[in-house]
Formats: sequence, C-alpha cells, structure tokens
Amino acid sequence: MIVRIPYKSACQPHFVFPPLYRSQLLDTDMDYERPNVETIKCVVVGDNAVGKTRLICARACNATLTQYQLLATHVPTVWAIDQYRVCQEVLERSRDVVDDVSVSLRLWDTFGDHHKDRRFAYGRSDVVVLCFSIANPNSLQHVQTMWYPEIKHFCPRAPVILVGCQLDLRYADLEAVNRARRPLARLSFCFVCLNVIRPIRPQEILPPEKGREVAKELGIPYYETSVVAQCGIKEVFDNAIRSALISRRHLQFWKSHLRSVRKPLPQAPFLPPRPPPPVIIVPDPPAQSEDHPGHLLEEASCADVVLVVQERIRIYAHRIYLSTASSKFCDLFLMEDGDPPSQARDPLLRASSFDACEGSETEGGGLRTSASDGTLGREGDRDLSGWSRAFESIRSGVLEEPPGYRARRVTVVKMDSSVRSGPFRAVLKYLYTGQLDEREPELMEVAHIAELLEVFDLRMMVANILNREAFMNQEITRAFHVRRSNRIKECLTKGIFSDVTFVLDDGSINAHKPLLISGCDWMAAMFGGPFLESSTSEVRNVKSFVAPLSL
Ligand SMILES: Nc1nc2c(ncn2[C@@H]2O[C@H](COP(=O)(O)OP(=O)(O)OP(=O)(O)O)[C@@H](O)[C@H]2O)c(=O)[nH]1
Repeated sequence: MIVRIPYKSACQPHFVFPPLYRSQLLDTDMDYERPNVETIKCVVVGDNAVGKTRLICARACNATLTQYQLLATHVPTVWAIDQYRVCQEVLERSRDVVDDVSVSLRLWDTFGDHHKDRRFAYGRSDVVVLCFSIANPNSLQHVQTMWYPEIKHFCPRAPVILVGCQLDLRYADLEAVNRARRPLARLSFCFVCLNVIRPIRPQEILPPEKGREVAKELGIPYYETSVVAQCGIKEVFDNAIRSALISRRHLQFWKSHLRSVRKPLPQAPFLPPRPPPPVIIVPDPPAQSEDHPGHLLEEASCADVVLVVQERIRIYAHRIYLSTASSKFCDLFLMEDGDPPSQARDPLLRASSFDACEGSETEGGGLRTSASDGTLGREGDRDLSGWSRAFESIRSGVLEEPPGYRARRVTVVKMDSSVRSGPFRAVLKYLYTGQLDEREPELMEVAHIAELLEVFDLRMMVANILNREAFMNQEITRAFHVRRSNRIKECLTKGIFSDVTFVLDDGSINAHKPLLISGCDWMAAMFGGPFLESSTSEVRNVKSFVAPLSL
C-alpha cells in the first residue's frame, strides 16, 4: 500500500502526522467497498487559526483539550487525511449512522493562507465546512469575500455549511485568555501568526446574529462550535453529512436508503457554562478585644429567636449565632425546621412524641402566639423537657418589636426554670463572642447553664478562672472562632438557617441578616432599620452592590 501525503503537508513542517510503520497500515479501501456505506468527503476551509484542525481532531480523534492547553499550543497545521489509513481508532470514528444511513466520514483539513492552492483538496468533495472564528470579525468577512467564491469555483455543486468556531470565547474571561496567549504571541515572528495571536478585544466578539446573517445571505446552514466546551461538534458533522447525502440523493436517485435523510437541522440553543460558585470569604476571627457581634445580642430589630427566662424575661437572639456556637441550639432549630440533625436522631425521635403544653406562658409587649404553627406542625407550645434539661418548650410567635418595625415570625424558646437571666446573659455573650468576663459574679451558675447546654468549652473557661488560670481562656476563645467560622461557612454553603436570598443575574445566594448586619455597614443600614427590606426574604438586582462584599 502507498501512503499518500496530503498536498499541503509536503511544504508544512508541523503537520499532525505520526511516524508511519508498515505494520500500522490498514487497508481502508475496504470501507469504500462496503455495500450501503456512503463515504463522504468533507473539506474544512477557513482563515488561519480559526480552529479548523481542532474541530477536525475533536470529531476524528475525540481530542479534548482545556482552553489553556489549546491556547498554548497553536502552530499552523493540517490534519493528515492519511490518518484514516494508519489509525484504527480514527477509521472507526469515521463510521456513523445518520438518519438510518451508514456513512464513513473523511475529513480533509486545509491551510488557511489565502494565496495557497487548495484545488487538490476540493476535488470530488461531497460537502465543504467553511469555518470562521467568532473572535475574529475579519475571518467572517473573508467568508464572503474570499472563501465562498473559492468554494463555488472549485466545487460548485458541493453543499456548504458555515461554522462559527471558538464559541466559548463569547463567555470567557478575555483578560485571562489574553494573558494565557501572551507567551505564544512572543514566540510568533511571522506576520500571519502575530495577526491571529494578538489580544482578543471584547468588542471583536461576534454575536450569533452576525454569522446567521452571512449564512442567510449565502443560503447555507449555520452552526457554532467550541472544542473547549465540547459543543456543536456532532451537530456540525451530522448536518454536513445530511447535506452531502441530500445532494447525492439528487444524483443517485435509485439509492432507496437515502430517502430517510432529513434536511440539515437547526442547532439547539447553547447553554453557557455555569459560572464557578461564588467565593465565600469568612473573615479572620475578630481580635480578642472586639465585642463583635456581641452588640447584636438583645437587639430586637433582626432577632428571630426570643428566649424566655424566669417565665417573663425576654432576651432577643439570632438562630445563626446560637446554632453555630452551640450544638444543642443547632439541633433544636434544625428540629423545628423539620430537618433531623444527624447526631440528634434519637433525641429527635423522643421530641416527636412530646405532648403540647396545656397553657402558654404570659404574653408580654409585642409578642403573641402564632395561631397556626406551620413549622412545628401543631399549635401552641411543644414540651422539650424530656429532650433537654436546658429547655422547657418551643413555639412559634409573632414579634412586633421594636416599635415601627413590621411584625414577623420568631421562635420562642422557654428556658428551664433553673436558668436565671444574669448568668444566662453571660452564657449568651460567650455564644456570640467566645468570651467570658473574669469578673462574672455568678460563675457557678454560668457553669451550670453551660452544662445544660453542653457548651463544655465554657465550663472549662469557668474552671480556668476558678483555678486562677484565666490566661488559658484566650486559647479557648481562639478555637471558638475557628470552629464557628467553619460552621458559618457550612451554613452559607448549604443555606441552613438562611433568612434572606440574594437573587443575582447568574444565580442566587442564601445569606443570614444578622451576619450581614454585624459585618457590613451597608447591610446594617438596609436590614437593620424599619424598612421594607428589613423584613424581606429576597433581594433582587443587587449585582453591583453585593460584588465588593466578603461575607
Ligand atoms: N477558545 C478556543 N480556542 C480554540 C478553539 N479551537 C481552536 N482554538 C484556538 O485556535 C488556535 C488555532 O486552532 P487550529 O485548529 O490550529 O486552527 P486552524 O484553523 O487549523 O489554523 P491553521 O492551521 O493555521 O489554518 C488554537 O491553538 C487555539 O488557540 C475553541 O473551540 N475554543
């Protein structure tokens, strides 16, 4: 067997053609002789570096490359047609069935240089795939001024398909793409290469309408492809095959198996790739002296929990702070939301058999019992004394404080009668700030409540103070903040306890108003005041506003 070197490759130092060994040669002429297999010669043309070779390799060799591999490796090449003779995989991939017709697709790559003679490649072609780059308007202009006339000159009867390559560049970060192309540009000495490797400007990116307009003018189908996003490749070649088979059906009308071939189909809309998830940066733990977010404690404006101690004293608090510092509170609120906490399955089962309390506690000020309690699944208080020694009951309520603010639903947790407000406030302060004041007068009570709530680090802090080793508490505070940062990160990622959703152009982000208020003055102004936004659970059109924030 004689191996044919494509006419272009003889003068091209970089053509993609592995060394040949006699044993590797395959007798592919067999393919031409198989009955009812339509062999289709498809010539691919277009300007330099528009992506012809990559497109062919994607179809013929299933070659997939990342954008940066692609960008870093451009050398003018032709993909040798003789690959069908030397590579079994390429030959196998050439076989396909389109509209019930068995075909063998033979792809012919060509050079993009306008002055080169391509008549050898055009000879006896069944279909021509005419490529341009959606990032190079000149290449589209040349479709009309140079390529289409050339095709019509050399193969006037072959159907033509217009293909906009490098579709992914329409959605890519062009600055990053240009940065990756820079070393390549430095290595390019010839004018043609410099011209194709120059930086891509955003205004050069062609919208799909431009390609469609030209295709309509020429009366040919239009497709877009990306070998990076692996899209449109099959569609281009399947429809090129259809065009070729329809044209053949006109000439070889006796071939009944070609009757089922359809006209080229329109391309399905391209769904741009999802942008990477937002980077959530949780700031470093605050300095020891910083009271943040302690000032939020007892702030009614964005409270979503009311803790009732000694039957009548109400303390306003926030689910996100309580549950990221105490697993007991976390389990309680997850249970209330109907989401069984994994480590608390058994307690949860016990809780589900609790009886509702007969009477609810005395109502004060702006707090009233919810008439129907959707989240708890029943009305009134739910007894928690069998589940935890720290709590008596939980229920849903409506808070109408501070004055002027809109009424909103809150969770009312009645603490065990042994919990007194003074030491409990010290415990809550620890849950918000990770700190315990050495001068706390009721340390034993604090330890008792810490025990009930299973906040063992706080109990250790009390022990350190009593043993005159309070200096060791700094380490506990540090560990507290690291632990809480991680839990906050998890809550943000999973949307747990989220009370507001930011709806952006490209997705939505669940967040927590108390965290936003204590971390950002803008957010404090928006959610902390008696505005409509304070009670909203969805914020839209905030792209420019949210972008500079780190949660
Ligand atoms: N982002 C992106 N770049 C592509 C794609 N296809 C090709 N390229 C880029 O275009 C360059 C040229 O691709 P080739 O396939 O070699 O182009 P060609 O049309 O065969 O070029 P010549 O051989 O010079 O005629 C590659 O090195 C890539 O940088 C694609 O789908 N997406």
